[in-house]
Amino acid sequence: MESITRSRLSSIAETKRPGRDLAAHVCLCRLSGLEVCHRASNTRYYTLSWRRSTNHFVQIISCIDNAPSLDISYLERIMRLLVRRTIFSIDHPSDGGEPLYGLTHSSRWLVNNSDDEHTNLNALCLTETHAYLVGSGNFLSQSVKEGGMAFEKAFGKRSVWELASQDNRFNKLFNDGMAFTSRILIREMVFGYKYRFDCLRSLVDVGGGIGGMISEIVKSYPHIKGINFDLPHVITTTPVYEGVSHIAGDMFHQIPNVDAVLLKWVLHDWDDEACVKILKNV
Ligand SMILES: C[S@@+](CC[C@H](N)C(=O)[O-])C[C@H]1O[C@@H](n2cnc3c(N)ncnc32)[C@H](O)[C@@H]1O
Repeated sequence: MESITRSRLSSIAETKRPGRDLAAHVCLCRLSGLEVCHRASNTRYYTLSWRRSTNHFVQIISCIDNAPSLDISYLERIMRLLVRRTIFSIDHPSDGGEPLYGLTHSSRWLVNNSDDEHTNLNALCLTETHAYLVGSGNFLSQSVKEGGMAFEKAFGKRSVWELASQDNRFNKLFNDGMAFTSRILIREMVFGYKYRFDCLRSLVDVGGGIGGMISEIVKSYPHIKGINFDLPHVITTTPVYEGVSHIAGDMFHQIPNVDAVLLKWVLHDWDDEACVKILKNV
């Protein structure tokens, strides 16, 4: 993946914006069960079937579960949509062979970066459209008519964090989605916010997930003692990062006492009353 400049950051934001591109990204990810993305880093072209099998091609069909029973005409229709939405480019060989599909600016963000496989947007796309995140929409009218939270009606739990604590697969997808995206953004922020980090000796990332963000800050500013603070089910899955300690806890009860507190993509999840409670603990 190319190095990231400011203008590319706005393209990232563009890619993340819900809408037609996101829908098509998700289509690609779900279609391939992520395998296309995983296998694609060094590949220039994709084909639908097995006819042109060489190292330079990824056969999309071979990445899909139950491929033998798959109706390729439906796959072609999906690819037509993805080409139209500029998720793939298409090249029709002059020998009349089957079309070759290539990655575009948008789909490259879904592919593992060979330099750093933990910077891409595919886990985020799958998270944002996971049934747990969109499912409560079907219960909005019931919620208005009867009162009560649509989320609770849909899943019998009060928050997505409760669901994550009981579903390891979703927990990993969600945490990866946050961390891989944060890592892309924080590299720019570390650069732009330079002199502010210089004067800190310790910093806690509250609701920091698996620590993707604080680890990048500490990497650039090794004099900072970094703490990644999150719920127990998240902290049990965290990788080891040099200079970062992981602490499990509940921000509504207590937050570690350090020079500065980072809250990124956290307060938007809560109403005003809850935010006041969190900020009182800072
Ligand atoms: C939207 S994610 C943001 C993750 C991370 N800050 C980032 O930007 O990549 C919100 C995070 O808040 C954490 N969280 C939710 N409730 C919490 C609580 N009561 N105490 C600590 N962390 C909590 C979640 O587990 C999750 O990791």
